[in-house]
Amino acid sequence: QTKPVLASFAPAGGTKTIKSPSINKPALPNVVILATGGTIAGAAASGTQAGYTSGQVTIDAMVDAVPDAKKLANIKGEQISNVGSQDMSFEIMLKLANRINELTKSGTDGVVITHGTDTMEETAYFLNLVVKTDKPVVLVGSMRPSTAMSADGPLNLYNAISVAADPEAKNHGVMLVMNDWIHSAQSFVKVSTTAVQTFMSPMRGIMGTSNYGKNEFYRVPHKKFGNKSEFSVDGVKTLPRVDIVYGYVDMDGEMIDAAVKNKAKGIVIAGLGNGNMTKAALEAVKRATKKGVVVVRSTRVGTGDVGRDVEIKDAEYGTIASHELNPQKSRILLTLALLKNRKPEDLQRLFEEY
Ligand SMILES: NC(=O)C[C@H](N)C(=O)O
Repeated sequence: QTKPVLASFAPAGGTKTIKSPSINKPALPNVVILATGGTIAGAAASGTQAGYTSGQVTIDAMVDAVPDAKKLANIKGEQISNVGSQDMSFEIMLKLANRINELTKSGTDGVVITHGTDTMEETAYFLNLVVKTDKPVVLVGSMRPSTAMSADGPLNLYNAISVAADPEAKNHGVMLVMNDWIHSAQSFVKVSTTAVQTFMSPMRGIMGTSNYGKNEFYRVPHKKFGNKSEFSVDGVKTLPRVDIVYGYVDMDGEMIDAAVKNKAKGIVIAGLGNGNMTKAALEAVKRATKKGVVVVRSTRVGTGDVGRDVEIKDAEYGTIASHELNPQKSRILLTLALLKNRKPEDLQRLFEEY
């Protein structure tokens, strides 16, 4: 295992929870940090090393690196997992959702989740659909490990705590705070493999800014979330299988047939342009929907709305149009939607409302 030499966050200790010295100050809001891992908790052997190991730094050490955060809130930390977010799973997401629902029903005023950036979109959107609170729930990560030159984690964490502690942040659904920007879980996407400015909300714009803990909000999320969401993971232990199949020139239907054979209950196509695909792929889609597998047409294009019946007649193929949701967020919505038996009209409605 690598040993950090240049620690923005102190290296990993063994403790699982932290105590804030200001825990008894009644004037400060109570914020709980749920740590899951990611680069924000990563460490490398040197400050200029691109390769590093995620999940080396505990939540205690991360909070110790931003002592000023204790002036913003009474902070408690819990280690939910310590994985690179490429290994994020529905099991961990369910654990997070249940814990947030518990915490926000009691004395917690806001929740911060430290998370890797690779699958931040999926966890944020999942939580946005299933947490039942109007209190701020804020995801945060970093692009540089704690040992890097100009590590971005500590300030991101400070800003995230400030948003979670901010009464103005209520009723904004699940948020992402990174690089001074406050995004809605509905609209942000990861756009760069390595740049610090990796998250954008290209269709709707950001919801606000957080500048050294001073927050400004410009807008609220445009679709349903939280208390208004019809989704719930109460008592849910497993989720149905939904696969994503990528579209390309000369695509045949074999990957779609394979997904059906592997018992996928749903398939999201990362289609061409406005959710298009080859004739061969469309025939495979028809075979899938005839067997009761739900097929959603999304797009491999970075922005835009996949509309119903634009070039493909959805009723003919039994498909659902994803509208603004990219393939990975479409997969999250479809996975939750398939917890219930639903008619195509109802599934299409969900892609309009969420
Ligand atoms: N910047 C990051 O957090 C990337 C890392 N692979 C993760 O998602 O955990």
